[in-house]
Amino acid sequence: MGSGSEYIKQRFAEEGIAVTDRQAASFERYYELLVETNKVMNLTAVTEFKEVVGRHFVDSALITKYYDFSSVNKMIDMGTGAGFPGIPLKILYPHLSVTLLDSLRKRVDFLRNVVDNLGLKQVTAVHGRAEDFGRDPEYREAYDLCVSRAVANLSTLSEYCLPFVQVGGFFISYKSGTVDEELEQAKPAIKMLGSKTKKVEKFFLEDAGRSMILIEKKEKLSGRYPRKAGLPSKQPLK
Ligand SMILES: C[S@@+](CC[C@H](N)C(=O)[O-])C[C@H]1O[C@@H](n2cnc3c(N)ncnc32)[C@H](O)[C@@H]1O
Repeated sequence: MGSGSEYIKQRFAEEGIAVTDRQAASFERYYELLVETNKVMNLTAVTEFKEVVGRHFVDSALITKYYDFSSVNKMIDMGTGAGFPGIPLKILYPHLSVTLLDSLRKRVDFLRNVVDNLGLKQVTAVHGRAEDFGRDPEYREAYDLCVSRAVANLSTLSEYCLPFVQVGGFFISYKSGTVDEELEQAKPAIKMLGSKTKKVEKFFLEDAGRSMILIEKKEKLSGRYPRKAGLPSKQPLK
C-alpha cells in the first residue's frame, strides 16, 4: 500500500471513520483521475492531495457519523459535480445503489470514467436538471435518501431534491457555516413540499463550520412540484 493510501486511512481514522485498504486505494485512484482531468475541465478548486482528502473526501463522509447509511438502499446525489458527496459515500458503503445527477455534461462524462475505473457497481451518472428528473416517474419519489452539497440556497434546493425522496425518506443538505437564517427562510418551502426538518448537525472540519440539515419527507408530493426548469432558483418558494 502506497503512502497516499496510508494517509487516507489515517485522516479518516482521525474522524472516527474506518477505511479498508481497498477503499483507500479507490480514494487514491479517484484523486488521480480528479487532478488529471482537472487540467482540461473545471472540477475542483483544490488539487493538493491532503486538501482534497480533507475538503472533499472526508467532508463528504462525515455525515455517516450522524446518519445510518447501512439502512439506506437507494440514494441520489443532486448536483454532484465531480462526485461529491456521492462517490465517497459509495466507496464507504458499497451496498448503496447510487444515482449521480448533474446538469453539466462534461462532469457526467468524467463521473462515468471514474465509475468504470474504480469498478463501482450500481452507480449511474445521469445528465440533466433536477426540475426535469423530479417529474420523471422513474426518479420521482424513488429514493430513500437524497444528498446535495454546494448547489443552491435551501429553499431552491428543497424543490430540486425533495421530489426524489419517497415518504419516510430523507434529504440531507450539506452546508457551510451557520444556517439558522437560511433554514428559517426555507421553512415554508419545506412544508409545501410535504416535509419537515428533523435535525441540524453542526460540527467543525479543519476549522471550518459545517451544518448538515436533515429533512424528512412526510407526505406525497403535490403534482405542482417541481416547477418548470429555472423557476425554483428565480422564484424560490416562500
Ligand atoms: C458548486 S457545484 C458543487 C458540486 C459538488 N456537489 C461539490 O460539492 O463539490 C454545483 C453543481 O450543481 C450542478 N447543478 C446546478 N443546478 C442544477 C440543477 N438544477 N440540476 C442538476 N444539477 C445542477 C452544477 O452543474 C454543478 O456541477
